[in-house]
Amino acid sequence: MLLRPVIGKLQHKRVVLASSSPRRREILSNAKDLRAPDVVIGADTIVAVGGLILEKPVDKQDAYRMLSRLSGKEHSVFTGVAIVHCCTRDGQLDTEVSEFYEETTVKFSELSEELLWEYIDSGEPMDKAGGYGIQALGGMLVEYVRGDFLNVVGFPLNRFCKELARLYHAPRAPGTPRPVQHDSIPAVDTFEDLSDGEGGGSDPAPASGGLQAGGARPQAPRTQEADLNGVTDSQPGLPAGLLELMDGFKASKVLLTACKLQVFDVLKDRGPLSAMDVAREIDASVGGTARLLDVCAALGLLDKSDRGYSNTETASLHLASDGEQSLHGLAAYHDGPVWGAFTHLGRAVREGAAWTPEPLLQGPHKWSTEATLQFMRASHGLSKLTAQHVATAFDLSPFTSACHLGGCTGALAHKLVQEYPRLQVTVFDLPEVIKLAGDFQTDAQPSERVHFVPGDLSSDSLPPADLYIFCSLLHDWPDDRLHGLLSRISGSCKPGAGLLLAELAPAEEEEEASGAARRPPGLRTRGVGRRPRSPGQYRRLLQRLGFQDVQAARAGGLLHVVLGTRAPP
Ligand SMILES: O=c1[nH]cc([C@@H]2O[C@H](COP(=O)(O)OP(=O)(O)OP(=O)(O)O)[C@@H](O)[C@H]2O)c(=O)[nH]1
Repeated sequence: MLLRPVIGKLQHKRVVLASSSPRRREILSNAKDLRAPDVVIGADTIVAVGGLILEKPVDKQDAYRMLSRLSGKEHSVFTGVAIVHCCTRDGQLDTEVSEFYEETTVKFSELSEELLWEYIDSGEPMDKAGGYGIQALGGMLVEYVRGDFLNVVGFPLNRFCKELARLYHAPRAPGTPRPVQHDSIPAVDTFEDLSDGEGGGSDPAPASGGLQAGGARPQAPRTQEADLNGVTDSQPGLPAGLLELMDGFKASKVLLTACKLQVFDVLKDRGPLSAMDVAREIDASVGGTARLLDVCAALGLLDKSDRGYSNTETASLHLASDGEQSLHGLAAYHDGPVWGAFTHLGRAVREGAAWTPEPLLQGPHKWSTEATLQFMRASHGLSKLTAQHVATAFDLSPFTSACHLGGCTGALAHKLVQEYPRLQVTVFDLPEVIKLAGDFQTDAQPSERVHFVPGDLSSDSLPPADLYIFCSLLHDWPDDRLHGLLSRISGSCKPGAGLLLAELAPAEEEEEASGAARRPPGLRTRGVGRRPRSPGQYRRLLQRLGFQDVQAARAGGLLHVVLGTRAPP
């Protein structure tokens, strides 16, 4: 009963026993049904006596030589086991290997020549390590056994189950030795969750996510855990979630650095390339490049094969610097000002300064042109990615004029006029932003219905419009500041005018939508500012400020959109 939860972890997996040993098949098939491979198990048994290693005898003379060496003495039997977890990522087979060995001591009686030859003539020694089978006639030669009997027979089942328990149950802390070693993959958590979704404990810490949503999932500390022998460990679980949070910046820095070095540009449309080719293109050392590429592959950003490295689809789409959906500008912004701000976070906390280096939070006129451009590139990439979702979350065709407050480069404004032929959109932003917005316009955009107006949201009067829009701006504003701004907007809205908020959805909403497991509260990795507000919170706020018919919709998984109509006073 106690074994079932552990061995049951293999139950729905295709397991290959990489061994011709009928004994191993028997030992394991008592525990599970072996079919074809999510997991490959290999084992090898040897006997060691007086510095000699004995494998299987090649003939009767060899068996005699072995058995006479063992006669009257103690020897060790070692079985080494490798558990190989296989998974397919982007069409490539990826493996993780866990290895261990078990030693058992066996003492033989003094064996007479006659007994020896009789035993050899039985034929039993020939396919057995050390020339004897302890589970059959060979058992008669043995005075005592110290350790696991099944280890001598060829498979240390007890230790194997403990290993499975460790792999599938124990919460693993990053930075501590991982139970599973990567085959030629650096020590970055990459493997997809091995959980089969059954109850019975958590699996090894999941991947830090590759690009697939989810990322590192901190786990709640467990308080009790029954081991294979039913012994309850009353020690508190390790704070794996905390340790993952401490470690998480390394993965971010790898992604940002690979972007900065244009790795994804080099590999776009040209992969697979060797590390040497990439190193030449980015003007970097071969060793350093190989290491970076390996970690990118481990993070799921690149694919690695015998022919070299190539971009995943996501990397080509979002991490190369060109392309409609590129987030290269956002990566550069995080690698530059945001990284810098967080490096000096302690000082910002002591001095009460803003954590994020956004122009609006810092106040106008404080940024250099290059810094403002860097911010705008980041905002532009994200806006282009979400614009279609935001523009179509609701039917906005009844409105004829809109004002995107903090509209930056006008990416959403252009999408809106493309979607709604009657709509005129004003982009309202700080003068230094508006001055540079022209750099982001392309000929392909129908810009005659998009107008740029400079101003400060917090002090200047707002351009007239029958729909006001905020997008990815307010989620980490403090309540008092948000209420102040929205009540000012409410005051300047005519009855029937709309207010549309497209803001970051709380992480758990996204998890619920994707069916992912819930994180313990207080350990959320999305955003480090204020926790994003739920649509319900925005709805109540808008209703309090005089908006009616408030509706909410999701936009592309990342944002939720709330639309309200100003009620008559
Ligand atoms: O008391 C016993 N000692 C050993 C055995 C059997 O001996 C062999 C050990 O050989 P090996 O580890 O090389 O395994 P193979 O049978 O060759 O299979 P592979 O395909 O894995 O190489 C093993 O079969 C033990 O079960 C025994 O039965 N009793």
